[in-house]
Amino acid sequence: MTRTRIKICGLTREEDIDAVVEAGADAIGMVFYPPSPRALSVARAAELRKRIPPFVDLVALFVNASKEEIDAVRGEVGPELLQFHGDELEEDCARYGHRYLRAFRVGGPGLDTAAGLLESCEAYGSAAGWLFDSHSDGYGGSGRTFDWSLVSSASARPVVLSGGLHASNVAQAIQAIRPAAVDVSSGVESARGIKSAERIREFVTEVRLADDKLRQAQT
Ligand SMILES: O=C(O)c1ccccc1N[C@@H]1O[C@H](COP(=O)(O)O)[C@@H](O)[C@H]1O
Repeated sequence: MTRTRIKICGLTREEDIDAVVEAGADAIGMVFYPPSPRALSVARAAELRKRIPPFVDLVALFVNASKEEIDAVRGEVGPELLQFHGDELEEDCARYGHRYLRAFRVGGPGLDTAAGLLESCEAYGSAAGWLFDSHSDGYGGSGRTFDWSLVSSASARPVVLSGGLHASNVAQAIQAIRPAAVDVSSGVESARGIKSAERIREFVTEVRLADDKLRQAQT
């Protein structure tokens, strides 16, 4: 098995980027959804981007954003991946020719059974990965988990597990789903939009320990 990749999402400060890089996570998420307490302007994101070293990916998260907004982020911030977390159709996601993650809000309409979820996922065959978050009143970043049994790791696209993960449940989630990657925001914060270096370190440590356990079980 390869190791579980880690994305830490919703960064707003230089020191939080440093903490993520120091902890050894693989990707940093920036939110371009104005109602979110973690939302960034394009100019601020471009400033923060300079702090991210090579080989740590930047993921730009959108919720029903316009082509102009997405093009501005692509041009001025330069993310490696786009993340579509709203009601975007496959053609809305694929039109940029840019690698992207498609988020599914599990438990929402049509996404509350394994069969319904699979059918929705299959409409996004062009995605680099399928990301599973919990359904909530907002579009995401709620800190809530969902019924993991609805997700299968034997998916046609790499599975990114998110929604209410934190240091105390991520090992169990990895054991249950064996996702390609995990994604966390609320679970490593001390306040909305403010990350905790200690919680980030604990989260990354728990992912590494879970991977070690799976590896040992295979030998
Ligand atoms: O982080 C946000 O504010 C956000 C806003 C709108 C859509 C998605 C958002 N974040 C994503 O939500 C999931 C789960 O986050 P959490 O760990 O439960 O807080 C994650 O993929 C974030 O990228």
